[in-house]
Amino acid sequence: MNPVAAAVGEAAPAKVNLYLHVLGRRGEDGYHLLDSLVVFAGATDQVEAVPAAGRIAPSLEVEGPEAGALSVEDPARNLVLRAARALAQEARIGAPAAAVTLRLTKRLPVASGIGGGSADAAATLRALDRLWGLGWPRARLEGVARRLGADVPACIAARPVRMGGVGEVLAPSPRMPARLGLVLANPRLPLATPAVFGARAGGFSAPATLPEAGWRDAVGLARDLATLRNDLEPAAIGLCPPVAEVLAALRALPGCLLARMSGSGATCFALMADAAAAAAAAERLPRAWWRWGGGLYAATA
Ligand SMILES: C[C@](O)(CO)[C@H](O)COP(=O)(O)OP(=O)(O)OC[C@H]1O[C@@H](n2ccc(N)nc2=O)[C@H](O)[C@@H]1O
Ligand SMILES: Nc1ncnc2c1ncn2[C@@H]1O[C@H](COP(=O)(O)OP(=O)(O)OP(=O)(O)O)[C@@H](O)[C@H]1O
Repeated sequence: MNPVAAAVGEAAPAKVNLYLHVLGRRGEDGYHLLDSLVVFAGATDQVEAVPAAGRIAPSLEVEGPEAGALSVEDPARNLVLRAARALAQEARIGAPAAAVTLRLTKRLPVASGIGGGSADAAATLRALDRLWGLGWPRARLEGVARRLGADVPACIAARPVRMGGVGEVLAPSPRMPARLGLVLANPRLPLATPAVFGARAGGFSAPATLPEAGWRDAVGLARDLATLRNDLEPAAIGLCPPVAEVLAALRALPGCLLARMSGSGATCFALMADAAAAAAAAERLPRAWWRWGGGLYAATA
């Protein structure tokens, strides 16, 4: 595969955990063993990689409505730069090719349970794989992704996936309904993932049993999901009580089939019959919240 001379852009869609069961803990580091069905929403960040002559290392520019939340942090810790450095090292890319400007348009709320940082890291790996002409198979990119965070491997394909292990074991998802709407809502309060895992009380869950053939419509999917849980929801509500208000508001939306928290929160989602119903419903939520309505992300490759 030949390197691309011009800029390369990749969308970084929000991850939604339709259910999240905590099965146990891994001995070596205490990470939690999970079973989760993950889908990606049409709500996205965007990463653009542009060759930057005259420099020697990747650099980062952040813009967009949610950029402010990242401005307080050291840019070197940003998952976009960490992903670029990890791939350059693994692929033995040095100057001048490694000198790229990475432009991140941040639209997804930070530390909100929809894996924005993980999606940005995965989008960066995909963009640089193309820009540098690597043409790596997905499994090889997932190997680099694993070192960046538990959610990053699932974000490489950005397609519905069943997540196991501590996040790195990926199995095909049963078929999703052709029409499905998602409303996402966040009370604009960040929740740190380690704090939520730390506050979790109670025992462990069993893995879910899912229909192999998948679901024909959103109603059938919601019916099956209603028998499952997000095991982190009680701990997140304890740390951030407004999560319960967000869930109540989603459940009160006309057409809501199921409402639940995603990941470690505080973002919650509602399932709707289709994208148009979800987009209309999101408008009814409080303006002070971050809110979005639409369908699943459609990966192109
Ligand atoms: C809860 C989920 O959002 C479900 O999709 C993810 O598993 C979290 O993924 P993530 O944010 O990429 O997580 P990481 O950045 O790897 O880990 C943050 C922290 O969360 C805790 N953590 C994370 C994943 C996992 N399977 N078990 C854990 O206990 C650990 O304390 C870890 O230090
Ligand atoms: N590009 C980035 N976007 C968001 N957060 C980033 C980024 N780079 C580094 N971070 C750090 O990662 C932390 C988690 O961010 P993120 O938005 O991915 O959380 P999350 O949505 O709770 O993730 P998850 O659902 O995977 O637990 C932030 O608090 C921030 O310190």
